[in-house]
Amino acid sequence: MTTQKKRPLYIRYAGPVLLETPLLNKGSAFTVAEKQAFNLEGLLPATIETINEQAQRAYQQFSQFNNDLDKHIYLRNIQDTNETLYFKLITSHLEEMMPIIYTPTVGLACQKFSQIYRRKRGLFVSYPDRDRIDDMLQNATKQNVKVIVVTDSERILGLGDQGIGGMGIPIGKLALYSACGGISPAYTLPVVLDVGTNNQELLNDPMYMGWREKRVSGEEYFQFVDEFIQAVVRRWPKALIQFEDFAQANATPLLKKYQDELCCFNDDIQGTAAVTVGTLLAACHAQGTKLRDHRVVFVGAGSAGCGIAEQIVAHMRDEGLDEAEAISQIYLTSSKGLLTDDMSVRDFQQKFVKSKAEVAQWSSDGQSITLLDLVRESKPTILIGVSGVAGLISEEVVKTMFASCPKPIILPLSNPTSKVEALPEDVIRWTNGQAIVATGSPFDVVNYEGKKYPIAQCNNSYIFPGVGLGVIASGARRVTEEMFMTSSEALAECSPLVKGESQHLLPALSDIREVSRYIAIQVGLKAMEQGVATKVEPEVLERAVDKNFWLPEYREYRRTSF
Ligand SMILES: O=C([O-])CC(=O)C(=O)O
Ligand SMILES: [Mg+2]
Repeated sequence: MTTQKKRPLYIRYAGPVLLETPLLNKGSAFTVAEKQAFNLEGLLPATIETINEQAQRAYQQFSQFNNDLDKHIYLRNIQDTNETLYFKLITSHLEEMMPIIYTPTVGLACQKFSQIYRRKRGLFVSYPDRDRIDDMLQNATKQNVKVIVVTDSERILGLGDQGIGGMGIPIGKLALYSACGGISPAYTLPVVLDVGTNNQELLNDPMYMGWREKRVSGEEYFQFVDEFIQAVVRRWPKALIQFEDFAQANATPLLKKYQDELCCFNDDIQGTAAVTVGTLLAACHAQGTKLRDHRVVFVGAGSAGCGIAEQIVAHMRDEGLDEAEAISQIYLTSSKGLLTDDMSVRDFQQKFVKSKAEVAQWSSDGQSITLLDLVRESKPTILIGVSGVAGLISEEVVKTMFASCPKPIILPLSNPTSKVEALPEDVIRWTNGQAIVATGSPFDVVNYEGKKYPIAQCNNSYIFPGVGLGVIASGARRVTEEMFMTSSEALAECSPLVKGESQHLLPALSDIREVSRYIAIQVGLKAMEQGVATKVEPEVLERAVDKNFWLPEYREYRRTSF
């Protein structure tokens, strides 16, 4: 990423208020002239430091903590005091710090949110205050919000209902927007919709800081979400809204309701689908196969699983299959086994249901068709875990799959680490090192019989920062399914394995900014092609992407009194 020459910023804050404003604070990096101009003399030690020197001290302090939650709290504190330094630090140590600020540690931070709470960040929009949402958005202090990540916290990773603790997720996601996708933190806003919680432990916890009631549901819930959305549209009509970690029953209806009306997407449905398909495309390329050659079994049939299944169908169709053929190669299982037409299923599952009459003989107990029955009979080549249940992809399931598929692709995607359907080292061992494995949470390289197997992190963090940057740079008014399909293909093109550079299925985190930039350009071009962004020459779009790409460097400040 090239550094751009930045104009000075005109600042009206001074003295302690300036030091208390995280977006503007430079701490010990204020120059002599700035200290004089902004009434900072005497408020800081004499030595004037560079951002690199500050980051070095912060890294030393970070390294002294010996558990991940304390490291998380420490980094969040830097974020809340000096955002430029925070992003300098995490972008310099992304491999080490991403699991601390994001999955998996962020899951624990959500669970303990009220215990570890320090300072305000983002907006808490509570149900009892629903007649004052416009006022709340005015209080957000940011004038020009371009990306909002909003959750109602009902399904935080695989950890369930976390009440307002879910705020950790929008904060973490938006940190990646800035660190990986170059969206300035001045333009991002994390939001939690506090509609109560059904988590009894939180309701009983005297420390819990949210609205202490059971969740609002049904018509009142949808009405409340709509009041929030309409207030956002009034305040920032062009903002991109990312829905995050809503429960299955609400995620799809909300997406369907708003996706053609607003610039929005659901990360768990569309972002997860895009990164999974991108990973599968890279794996297919490495095997010399096409997606259409595969049979896919899903462990978990929720909105994430169905979102991935839809995207796989779309790609298989692109590769020449018709819709019915593509669907016939995809099998969804829930806790009740294979979804068949004698079961009552949700709308979004309907098209993947199999005829019970045709598969009845697959059942070993004459009743349901278990995952093991299904794997034995349908002989999948791809197995995807999106169940939120640890251990569901058992040794027997993997060995049965391996018996008829010499090069299985196995993706246990549930987050955080504690919810993974199978441990990568087990999958590698059960398949004698033949499986291609990728997980949603980060895992170390597996050593098996003297060989190293890097485990790709198939996480939507490879997708949403680039998609967001592409939307902002192109001025897209909608986020279409085709833009997500493009992001998958762009990600697969960046695979070091596809490029013949290494055995890594997905790019290294150290390259993620370049990857996001590439995805942003492709997504922006697609938006123009689809008529949801104003057409410009590709070079103009590329320049817009680079111009929008914020880098954590201090800018020169000049004083203004208004
Ligand atoms: O946050 C993550 O790591 C991925 C994700 O969206 C989820 O699991 O809900
Ligand atoms: Mg999520």
